[in-house]
Amino acid sequence: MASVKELLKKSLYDLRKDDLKEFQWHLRNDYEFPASGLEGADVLDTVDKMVERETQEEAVKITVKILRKINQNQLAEELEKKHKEGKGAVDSKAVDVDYSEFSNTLKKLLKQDYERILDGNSETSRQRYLDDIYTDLYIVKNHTGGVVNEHEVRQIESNRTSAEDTSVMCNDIFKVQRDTGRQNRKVLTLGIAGVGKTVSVSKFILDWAEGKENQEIIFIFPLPFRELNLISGNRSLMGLINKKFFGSDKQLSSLPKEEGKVMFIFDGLDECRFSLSFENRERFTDVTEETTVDVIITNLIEKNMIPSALIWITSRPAAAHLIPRLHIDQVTEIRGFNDEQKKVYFTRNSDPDMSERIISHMKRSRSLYIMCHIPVFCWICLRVLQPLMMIQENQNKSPTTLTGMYIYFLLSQMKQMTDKYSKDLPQSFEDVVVKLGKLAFKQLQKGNLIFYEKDLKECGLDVRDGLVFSGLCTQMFQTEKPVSRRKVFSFVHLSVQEFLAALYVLFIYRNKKTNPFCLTLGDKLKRYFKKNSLVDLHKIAVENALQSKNGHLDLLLRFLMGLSQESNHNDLKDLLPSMKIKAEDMGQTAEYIKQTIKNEESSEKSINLFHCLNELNDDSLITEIQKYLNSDGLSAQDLSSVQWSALVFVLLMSEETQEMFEMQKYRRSDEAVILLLPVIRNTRRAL
Ligand SMILES: Nc1ncnc2c1ncn2[C@@H]1O[C@H](COP(=O)(O)OP(=O)(O)OP(=O)(O)O)[C@@H](O)[C@H]1O
Repeated sequence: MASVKELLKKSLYDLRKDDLKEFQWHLRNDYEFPASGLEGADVLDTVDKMVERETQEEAVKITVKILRKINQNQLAEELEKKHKEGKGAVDSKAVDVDYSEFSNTLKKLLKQDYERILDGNSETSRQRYLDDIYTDLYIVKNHTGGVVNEHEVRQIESNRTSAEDTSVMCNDIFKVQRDTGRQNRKVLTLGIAGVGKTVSVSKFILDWAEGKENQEIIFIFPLPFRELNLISGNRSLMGLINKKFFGSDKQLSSLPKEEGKVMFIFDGLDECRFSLSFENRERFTDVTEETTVDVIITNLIEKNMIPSALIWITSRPAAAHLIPRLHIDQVTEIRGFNDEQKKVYFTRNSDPDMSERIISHMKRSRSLYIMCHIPVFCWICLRVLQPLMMIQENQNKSPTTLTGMYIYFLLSQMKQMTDKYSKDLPQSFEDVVVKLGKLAFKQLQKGNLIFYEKDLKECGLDVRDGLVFSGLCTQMFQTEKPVSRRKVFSFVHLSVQEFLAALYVLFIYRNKKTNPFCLTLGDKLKRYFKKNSLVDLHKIAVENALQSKNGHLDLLLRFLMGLSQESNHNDLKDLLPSMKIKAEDMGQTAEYIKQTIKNEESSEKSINLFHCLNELNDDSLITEIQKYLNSDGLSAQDLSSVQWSALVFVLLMSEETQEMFEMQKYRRSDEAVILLLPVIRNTRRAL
């Protein structure tokens, strides 16, 4: 095999005299080679100078680049090819490299990093051992893998267990699959906010690091998008790996080439703040050459770089489209806890008696029980219900609506914070909550779920307040060895962002009698001259929510209705003092919603509007349809469109229907099947 010097010599000998001169000119001007060293230099001198000053690898790269610049493309290609062949020969000799020392170092580091997690994503919550809290999740192989253009909570309500799902255990995702006999190489795991993607990835890593599972993998490199976002400038893949996992003492110089020995885990694609472009991009294969992070990630996913590697990407559904399906072998979906797993979760995190009481309380309000599919919501319920239920007389005070649950959560955070920081608080809790509400609302409108320091500042929040009030808004990224020191923030769960956003909308209305939804100049002028009533505010909020394609304002709307209820204001006196709510206003809003349901074609949107009526304590439509159901004389031909929507809502909220749905009871027509689709999707057995 020819040495690098030989290869360079051969390439430069093929240049004409003028070309050699131009080559040297580029060395001086583009790469700052001293002019004195190159004066009168022939081919051999030039090669010597280059190898003296640069590493062999660099000398080849520079030569290739200059040859291209002076239009000697063929020579450049030959040199690149021969150099790669040479490197390949060296690498293949290195197949037997002993990686065990590096692998053990990595396992030790990852065990330390992953054995404990911040339960509930919050800095005020305790660091807990992952193995103590971990409860199995229901994960299914999802063959559609399509873009889910729907609000996340709505998805969980209409997307539960169905007979055709094939479930898979988290640790088995990369093993040979029983149903296909094939091993997955590139997996995309989808799941709504707080459903347990990061926890699943952490469990996989911990079990590997502790030698329990997937031991045929030599290296697992977790590279969350949250951290990748913070890297500016160019890096090589090996540089990145060494900096993050091995430090400067001993550097890993190559990676195993055999199939499935190296794994990269990219958690949180939805948080990716750089663009990933998979089309018309040059192949990039060199793990030692520096480039931008997006080029490294796309080339790993496209298998141009380390084609034998296993790749695991996790994402909230709305960002799934960022990776073309042709690059993914298997899409899986974390559906959260099934009913059995909910029980296990509450028992593990409280005691059997408390768990029993919490579950029976939740079951009384179907919508809350459904939300418990989401582990982070279970965590919120535990924070709220456990202290309340410890005291007998409080039992009846426990919240039964979604809004009520979040109000208690907010109050429990307020109590914790004032107990902890009573003297040092730079401003009142109420002030900070309103500023957090502004941040929540502004970012929700833009569809942003993670924010930077500048976003906080724009809403008048000092970063230190963010930390103080981290029970609501948390600094998410603070690893021991940050690649960069830029801080990233998010709310503990998307629903907390939506709740605070709704609170902010009401706060603005109370203070200025305007609504913050208006954005255009015309709207602003109108709102300057016209003071809105509460009913106007509700109408605008309903309109905005209905216009959203992915339902990103649905939960905000539900909370807004709940927060507008006078009964909830006792608990919010400090935040919304002297807010007068008239019963007739609320009645008008309920009527407006009922009218809107009549004209609404989308069943998902109607279902959300029924949830809003529920928050307003208006169950007239539901009672009406229940009378029909009980009378046994349900002839579906007679149902109006509103009644159909009410029927779908009632069936969705029913525990029996979740187990089995007797469709023939209603109507055997194509139209009925379409109308009942959300119910059919939601049941284990449709007859
Ligand atoms: N399997 C589990 N067992 C016990 N608790 C869990 C589990 N999964 C999640 N949780 C709880 O829910 C919280 C949020 O989970 P996680 O961070 O994994 O969600 P995520 O799907 O990554 O959400 P996001 O999209 O918002 O990043 C955890 O901090 C933990 O309290």
